[in-house]
Amino acid sequence: YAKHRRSGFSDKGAYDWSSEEEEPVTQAEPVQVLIVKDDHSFELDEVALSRILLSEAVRDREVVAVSVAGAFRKGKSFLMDFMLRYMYNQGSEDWLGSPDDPLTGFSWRGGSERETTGIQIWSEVFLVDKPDGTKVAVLLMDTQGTFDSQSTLRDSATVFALSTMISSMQVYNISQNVQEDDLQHLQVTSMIFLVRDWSFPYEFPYGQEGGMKFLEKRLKISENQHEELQNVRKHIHSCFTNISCFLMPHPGLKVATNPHFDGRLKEIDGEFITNLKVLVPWLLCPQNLDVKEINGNKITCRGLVEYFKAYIKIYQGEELPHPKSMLQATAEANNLAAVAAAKDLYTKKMEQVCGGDRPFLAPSELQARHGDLKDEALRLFRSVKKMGGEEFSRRYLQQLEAEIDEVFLQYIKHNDSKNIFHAARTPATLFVVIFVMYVAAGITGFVGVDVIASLCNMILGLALITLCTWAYIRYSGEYRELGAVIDQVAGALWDQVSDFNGALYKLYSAAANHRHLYHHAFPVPLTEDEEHKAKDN
Ligand SMILES: Nc1nc2c(ncn2[C@@H]2O[C@H](COP(=O)(O)OP(=O)(O)OP(=O)(O)O)[C@@H](O)[C@H]2O)c(=O)[nH]1
Ligand SMILES: [Mg+2]
Repeated sequence: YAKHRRSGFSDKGAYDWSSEEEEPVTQAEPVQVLIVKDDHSFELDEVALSRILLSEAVRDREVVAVSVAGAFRKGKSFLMDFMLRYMYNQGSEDWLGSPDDPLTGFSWRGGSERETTGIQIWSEVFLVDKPDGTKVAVLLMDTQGTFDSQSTLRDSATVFALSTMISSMQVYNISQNVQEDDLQHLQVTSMIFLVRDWSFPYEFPYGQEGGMKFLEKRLKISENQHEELQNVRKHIHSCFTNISCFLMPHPGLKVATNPHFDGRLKEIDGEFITNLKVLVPWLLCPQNLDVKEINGNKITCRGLVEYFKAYIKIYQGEELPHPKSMLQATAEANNLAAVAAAKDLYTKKMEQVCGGDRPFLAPSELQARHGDLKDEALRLFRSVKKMGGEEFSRRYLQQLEAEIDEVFLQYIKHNDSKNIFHAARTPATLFVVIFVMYVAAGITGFVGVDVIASLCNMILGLALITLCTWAYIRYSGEYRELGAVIDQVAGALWDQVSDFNGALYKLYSAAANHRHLYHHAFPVPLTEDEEHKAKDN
């Protein structure tokens, strides 16, 4: 994957021309979504993020976001690639693959210089059936190592905090032991401490059970501990819904020191592979995949995009974020995600009513369906649990209404364009003009008022020429501005004639206005008022 085609296109279409003897190019690749720039500012690649998380197949699925974070150069990307292998071979006994396959996926390498920067996500989101029958989307995230020589402490903390908040499972990759600074670093989901190169299996055995016992000991609060150390421990317990620990053996000297090692299994210590076979399924097996929850709401891929955007915004400031702004960002993302979901519901259903090649719908019917669906969308928005309170979310409710109305205008135009009489309006008007002038010229000529008769004939001629010109423009597609002018004039003429319609409309708007005034004069409790407003629109 990544190794040989870092600069490749990700679109399949772009590859169609590639010659057949080339090995088939795997489409999936790591995608940089968070970029740490030289001036230590952060940038979110929203386009890339949206391309992955808003694709049709996954955007409405609840998301399990798995992230690996921790100090730099400690085999995070390496482990991630084994997780990829597991995801690609779901349910297979020998998901680890053959002993001679180089390890590919997220780019990893030996040496002392850092490799991964910012946050990268795997372009393929995996759909997994959980035992309870739900289908969830699994997103794998690789992150920049902390404490490398090129980034500031703030960079490291930001990447770590961001990935922790975005993920539903954070694998905290630590080397050899859990030290005090590992715990303090967490003052900022489920958290899994993954201890690499564990060298005391005689104290606590490799794996999850040993890890748990070890961690318990580490997180125990004892009387004679300094207050600060005690606080860190209390804080950790309150931050994460569940915490576990896994002790991983050293992968062997070839892995750690051979510059030509390319990740093939046969060069990795057996003990490491045995534990890998326990660790990866333990992390990723369907029953252990926990959907990302914020404020008790399960988050979909679409929601996750909003959280990404909201969280990154607060980290773009100079200071490290204050917990309050963190909360605010969560509330904002909460609301924005609800707006996006409600708007999507509306467009989807409207699409079925009058989108694409659906036949023309009577404007009044369209208006009625719009009203119903808008109500439904607003109801959905209200029903989603949101943080920030009623007042806060009213702003987003208004935004939703405005967005829906905007979409509705598009649908009206689209629907109108499907009315053949709409297209026939100009020629019909011109025909009527020609006919009326013809009759008028005949009558006035007969009576003997020649001046008027020739005037009528002249208008008739003009209308005829206009009609021919219009037909030519429509047929050839040239001189479209002139065509638009003709359409406008004919339309104005048509509107003059169809005064009946106009009178109806005036009556309707007067009634609507009256209702509006009525509600002003006799205010009803807020929620009902909102309902009415929605209906009025
Ligand atoms: N000692 C040790 N080395 C490992 C282990 N797993 C992988 N490595 C080696 O560690 C080196 C770094 O691997 P990467 O996966 O690129 O490390 P990383 O943590 O992603 O590094 P950055 O992206 O720079 O933060 C490689 O040479 C791996 O072969 C392990 O469990 N123990
Ligand atoms: Mg890496």
